[in-house]
Amino acid sequence: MVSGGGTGGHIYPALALIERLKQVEPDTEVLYVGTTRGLENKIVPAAGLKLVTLHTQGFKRSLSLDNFKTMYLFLKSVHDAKKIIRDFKPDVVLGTGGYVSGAVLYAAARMKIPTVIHEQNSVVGITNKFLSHFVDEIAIAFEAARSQFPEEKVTMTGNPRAQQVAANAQSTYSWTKDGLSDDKPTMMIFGGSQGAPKINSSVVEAIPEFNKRDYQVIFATGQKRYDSVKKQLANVKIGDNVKVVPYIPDMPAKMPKVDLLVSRAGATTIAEITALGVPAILIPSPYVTANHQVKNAQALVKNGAAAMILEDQLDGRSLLLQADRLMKNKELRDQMAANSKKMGRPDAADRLIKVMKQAIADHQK
Ligand SMILES: CC(=O)N[C@H]1[C@@H](OP(=O)(O)OP(=O)(O)OC[C@H]2O[C@@H](n3ccc(=O)[nH]c3=O)[C@H](O)[C@@H]2O)O[C@H](CO)[C@@H](O)[C@@H]1O
Repeated sequence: MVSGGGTGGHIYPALALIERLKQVEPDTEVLYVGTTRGLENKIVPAAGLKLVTLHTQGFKRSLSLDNFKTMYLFLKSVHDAKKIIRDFKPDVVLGTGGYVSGAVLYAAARMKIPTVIHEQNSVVGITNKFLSHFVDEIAIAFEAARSQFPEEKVTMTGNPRAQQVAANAQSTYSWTKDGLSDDKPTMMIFGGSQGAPKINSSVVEAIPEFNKRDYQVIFATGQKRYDSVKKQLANVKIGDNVKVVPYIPDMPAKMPKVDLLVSRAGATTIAEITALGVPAILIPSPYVTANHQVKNAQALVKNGAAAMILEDQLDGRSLLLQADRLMKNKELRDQMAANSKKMGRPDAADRLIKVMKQAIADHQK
């Protein structure tokens, strides 16, 4: 049983793990437990997997009446999760973050079922911090996360999504499917799995200049933000070398064909670009716990694998300046790509499977 939800950063690692597990152990049966509202409602069924949902919500950091509702929903979810577990009878339960995995993994641990959590970030999320006291094994993707957990449970695996995209590195995807060309260098832009308003407005500002470049741009606004971007673009001409879409669902096919990525510095995106060696301009989200995306981005900048623009310095002009600097210099991009690849962990899914087997073995002792 696998549970992780809310945002793509928690869901794609889970799906990548499942895909690999089914390759090495084809008889494996998988049930995915998500929330009623998260992105998993779209992504998980699209991957051909069975999804059951629980109704959960996050705790507010300040004291609020809403927290009583959250507590009630959590206890109800634990109760419902126990029933799902009794019916499905998993050999092991994996949690990849998000509130829903809190309820599912807590329920599984209380029922003495082998449990593993995967933490994608350098700064540990609130759900995984809570769960770390109950689960058997903890897999991490950044060394910095180790000391934030009970150390005897921790194994470095990397992020399984890295293995999935690395396995697809020889992708034969053609940009003509998007109305673009296979002969031009390609810059891809997205603001995390849900889009980011400041990145979107900066791209809108830069589009009249992008139209004139000899490189091409594929830009995902985020599903929810597409209509607002379309409005902002009402009086802007969009050139043949620019494609604006709400979301890119087939990232493992497209990412190997990208010459420069402009994105947030979410943990899963970073795992992907370092697995493939994709040069990047990272614009960390300032709205995340302990400013962890800046730390994620700095690790790449320090190794010469990426450039960084801080959100308060981002506008159409600064974006264009950095984009031009890198898109016009293939040698520099190649160097960044090589530096990036050195940081990748292309066997992360196999390592995580090993940890899950370890959790099962621990229980058989
Ligand atoms: C606002 C927030 O809390 N963000 C967190 C969230 O990020 P969030 O989920 O936004 O970002 P991540 O970089 O971790 O993951 C994004 C994923 O979505 C994919 N993608 C994106 C756009 C698109 O059009 N198509 C597509 O497939 C990317 O390839 C990647 O696999 O979880 C991450 C991992 O815990 C954290 O580091 C982030 O801080």
